[in-house]
Amino acid sequence: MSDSLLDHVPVVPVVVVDDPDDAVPLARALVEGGLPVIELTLRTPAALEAMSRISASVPEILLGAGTVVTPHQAKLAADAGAQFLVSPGATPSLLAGLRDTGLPFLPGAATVSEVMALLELGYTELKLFPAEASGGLGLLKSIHAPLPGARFCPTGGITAATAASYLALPNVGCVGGTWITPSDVIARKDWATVAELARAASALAPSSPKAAVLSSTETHPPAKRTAAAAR
Ligand SMILES: O=C(O)C(=O)C[C@H](O)[C@H](O)COP(=O)(O)O
Repeated sequence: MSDSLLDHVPVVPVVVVDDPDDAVPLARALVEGGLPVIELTLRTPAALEAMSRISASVPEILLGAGTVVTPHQAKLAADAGAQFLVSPGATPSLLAGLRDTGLPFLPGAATVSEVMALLELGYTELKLFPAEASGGLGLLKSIHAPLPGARFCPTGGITAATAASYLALPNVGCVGGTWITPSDVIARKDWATVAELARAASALAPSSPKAAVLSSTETHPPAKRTAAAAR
């Protein structure tokens, strides 16, 4: 398994769970569909319980927590079994809280200056959020020339129809999105459809080999552990 959070799967399913009972069958459906990674958002009261259940029952999935916006949430997610953390943005105190967990994480950025600030701190693998709203493909193409050391998981507004265009960019490792686990599909507990959507997403081409070269030359911040090592 790759040591980069961006290189496990082409599409990271971003999941909102309202009922903790849905967590395990949903995670199993993603694994069955060939996407053994989940970014479970901390947007619902059920999220931490869902995370604990997945951690206990679906060890074959790489379990991430999304929407981590406070240091306290970072700790709660780590305690619930998260193996990586994702934040929509990055503040100094949040970055400290993320680092304190010892887990790998993707800090969010949406502008050139935000990306530069994170690069200065040694973070080279970032979430671009909100991807479509902040400039999407055009922004990523423009950023690549001046900031070739930054690699992204663009998330926010990406669909099954647009994911491949993102994945073709040299500074994109994977994309994130909710389209693999639509709320209506979860509500009717239609795990076969989740597996089918995951299968289609897992078949998307990974990012170009050039991206792997970029990542091999990046500087790793001391606290940045690999996803593989965290398992
Ligand atoms: O809050 C966060 O930390 C997030 O992760 C936000 C999600 O990335 C987007 O909400 C993705 O949602 P879609 O645009 O439906 O794919």
